[in-house]
Amino acid sequence: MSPAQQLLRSQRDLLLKWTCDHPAPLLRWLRDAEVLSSACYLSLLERSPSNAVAKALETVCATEESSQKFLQVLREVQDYYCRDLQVWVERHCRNDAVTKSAPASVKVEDKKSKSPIAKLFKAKSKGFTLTTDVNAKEEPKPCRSLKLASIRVSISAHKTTLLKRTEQLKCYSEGNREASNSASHIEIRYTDLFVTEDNELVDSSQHEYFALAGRRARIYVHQACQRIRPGHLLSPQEALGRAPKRVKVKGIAGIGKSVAVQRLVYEWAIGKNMREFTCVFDLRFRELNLVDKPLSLLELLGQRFRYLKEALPDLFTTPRSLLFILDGLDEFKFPLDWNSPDKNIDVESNVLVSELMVALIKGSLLPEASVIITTRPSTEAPKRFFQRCCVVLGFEEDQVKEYTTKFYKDSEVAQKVYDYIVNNDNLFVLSFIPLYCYIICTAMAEFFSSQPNNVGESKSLELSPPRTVSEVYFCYLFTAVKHHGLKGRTERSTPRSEVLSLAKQQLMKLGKMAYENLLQKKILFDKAELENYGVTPADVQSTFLCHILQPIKEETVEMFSFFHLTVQEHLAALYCAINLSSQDDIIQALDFWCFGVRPSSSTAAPLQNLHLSMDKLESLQMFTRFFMGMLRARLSGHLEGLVHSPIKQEDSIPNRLGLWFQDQFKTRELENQVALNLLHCLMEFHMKETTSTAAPEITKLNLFKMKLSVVDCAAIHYVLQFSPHKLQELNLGYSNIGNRGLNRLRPILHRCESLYLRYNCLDKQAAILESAILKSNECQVKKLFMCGNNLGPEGVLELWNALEHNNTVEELYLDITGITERGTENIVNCLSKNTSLKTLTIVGNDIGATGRRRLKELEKRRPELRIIANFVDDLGLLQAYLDWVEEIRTDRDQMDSVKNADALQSVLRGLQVAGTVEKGENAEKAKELQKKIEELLNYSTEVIRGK
Ligand SMILES: Nc1ncnc2c1ncn2[C@@H]1O[C@H](COP(=O)(O)OP(=O)(O)OP(=O)(O)O)[C@@H](O)[C@H]1O
Repeated sequence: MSPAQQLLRSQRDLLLKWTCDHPAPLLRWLRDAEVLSSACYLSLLERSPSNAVAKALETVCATEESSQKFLQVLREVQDYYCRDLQVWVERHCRNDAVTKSAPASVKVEDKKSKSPIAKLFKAKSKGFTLTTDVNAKEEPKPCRSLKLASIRVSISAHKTTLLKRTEQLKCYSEGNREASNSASHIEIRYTDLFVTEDNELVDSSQHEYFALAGRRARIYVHQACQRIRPGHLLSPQEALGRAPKRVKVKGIAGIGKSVAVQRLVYEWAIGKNMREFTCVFDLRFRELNLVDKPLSLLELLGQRFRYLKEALPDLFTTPRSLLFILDGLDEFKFPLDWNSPDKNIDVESNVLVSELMVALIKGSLLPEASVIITTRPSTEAPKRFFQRCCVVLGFEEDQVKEYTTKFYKDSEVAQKVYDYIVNNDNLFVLSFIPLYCYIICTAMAEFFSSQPNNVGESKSLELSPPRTVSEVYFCYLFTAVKHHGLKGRTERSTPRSEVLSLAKQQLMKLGKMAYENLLQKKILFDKAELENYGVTPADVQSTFLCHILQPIKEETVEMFSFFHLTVQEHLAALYCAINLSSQDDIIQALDFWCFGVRPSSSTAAPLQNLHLSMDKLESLQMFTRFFMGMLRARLSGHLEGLVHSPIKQEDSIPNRLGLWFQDQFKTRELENQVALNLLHCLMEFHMKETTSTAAPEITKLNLFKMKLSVVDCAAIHYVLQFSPHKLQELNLGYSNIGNRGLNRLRPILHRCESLYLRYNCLDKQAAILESAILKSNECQVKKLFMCGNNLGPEGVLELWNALEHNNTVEELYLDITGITERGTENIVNCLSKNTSLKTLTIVGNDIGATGRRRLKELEKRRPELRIIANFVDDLGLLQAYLDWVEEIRTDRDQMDSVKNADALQSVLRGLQVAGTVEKGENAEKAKELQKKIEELLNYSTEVIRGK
């Protein structure tokens, strides 16, 4: 046997003993050195530590080459392990580079790096010589200065601690069957997130979930390429040419901010990323809440990272090699004063922790150090202090697939669950939020199994796989209660009502707390508050509460929050669905939650002592959807075990609610967001009687600029399919619904008299779909607005074709739709046969001289058809475009949609083509328009560059 192999085999037990406590760095470096394959590495992470090392050793010992590499890797990672191992490495695998350039790397000054500390932590040389003298007795020479060696030891301890803290993703409720097999190691479960620059100027006050959906819809196309990997948060920026020192990462609850920074810390601690930093300090604002006395940064870090205490003063001699990661600014309880003048503080100044944080973030303290903070959109740190602002937008479709594959060990189950998610709009849209993805996968584990007795098992749950958002949550809750909460008290075959009745008391207490505090927008609770509601804090660890309540407890803070805001909203809804037991109560409650009308006569618990201001109504929208879903569950008997008695006149509830919804559409001037929410409520309720009473009242639906997701489109479709007559107007301008959204709406589009689909990221496929609608005998469309969508020549050819046979459309707007000369090929032929069309606008398209000739020909054949092909043709149109440019200037949302369609450039080109008209009012207006567009384009480039 060859020497390295021999050595490893003979020393196997010792190596095992030294590394099995924490094999992560060894295994990861072995994989990166290609000693272990990726698949083998991931499978080792799921084994017990000693088993993993034993298996790794067995694998590497197979050849001399891999044994050699193993020793090389051991040298690289020795600092993570005990002194004995380091001595062993020193004896058996000598580093060529080190032995030749004695005595040690630290003593050789690096020209670039002025800091010996920074240099100390640079990667070690790869070359090494194997010393086969197993019995060699000499101690390694003390080759480092004592001080630096002690820093090195401290940093190694720090890295090991960080690794242990960050290597698992938090799991709240892994089932004890399929899901419990799912791995939660960060390297296995971590899935790439969509992170991009945050160019948003204003923050939305919407429910964060809605704002996210809108945001995603808006930037989907044109920013897809501007992905930032979390590992590159600190990479140099193009515009600045250097690495940003202050970085903000923003995102809604559950979108993955903490996991992203957890991954960063993990990668640094394992020595694979951000190696330019000697030390990374990760602090959570929720821990900092504990610090109630003034203290210095040195003290703070010394308390938090005790093993670094001695090393801190030396580390601070090179601040630029330090990185602070500050997670969860939104959880910080102390007020932050961003505007007070900078105080002259240094790392030893005793100040309030809030002042310390502000100074660190602003850069008045340690300007050379790097700082990354994460926060929810609701808590803002002013952008001016950051050189890079990012927003986390969750997963994309591919990542959802990847996540399910990673979540379930069984690839068949993963595929089934993924297919189910993709085919269900509600789940599909939710799954972009990693936390939801986790909830969905946990809930779905109950329904999809590769076991042959799958059907029987689903039956035993007495639930069918969830379809609506409320159902997903209910499943999640039920899974938590049944499998994790009532340990040993239920069998798999225990009827659902029995399971629920066992958990009833707890659920109602929690529900009350969730609801009453939701009205106050309160999401954090201390021990006393929990006790007030009869919830025992100690139970949070041991019962199913651990899947619902999350102790926000680091070291000694004792605060709790619901696992996610939506879990609070869902439990609140469940509580209300159970405690409202008359039709009147339900109606009064809806009036209150949706429109702020105070209940007059109810004695129901959820309608007592209400404190809610009108500006909080919007934050109840998700909750009202959940309520309707839970009410449905109650009426269908799914909440048996939780309810005492049926609602009075239960049978007529769907009708009564139908009348209530009808009334809202009929008598109120509904804001777009409120109207959309009512549609969602109807969908969650999913009762035919109700929707078919309400839907006929909807004659116009204006969701202009709402940024609709596919699930919003599904809700619009769900409701409008119950309306028997035509819809006067469906305005989805600037809603970015995309082809997928349009497809969901397809069955109702032919009934829309005025159909506004401007700026919706539509393309040729949408034109084909729309053509089919225009061709259908049932078509009632009179006005069709498709401006700003990239239909392209092929798409438009389809539309001309359809118009040949259509006799309903009177106005067609195709400005800026990417029509070229080719797109006019059949226009004369098709439109001269059409009899209904009166107005056609196609400005902002590059149709060439031939295209223009064809239009002239068409005008001759159809004199009654007004064609507007040039801006200068029509003063009204020019003015409309001037107003449009003005509006874009003030509305960032529109700017994004316009960028998607490259609209401003198209208009500019159109104006240049039309530039032949030199004089007159039209020419003047055209020039003004051109100038304003150029200004706008320049301005937007500057904003992106962050000027
Ligand atoms: N990149 C990811 N890969 C796999 N799972 C993830 C990822 N990001 C998040 N998750 C899952 O979603 C959960 C919530 O994520 P995380 O705690 O990072 O959200 P957050 O944005 O920090 O939310 P909050 O503002 O509420 O703290 C995690 O516990 C994890 O299960």
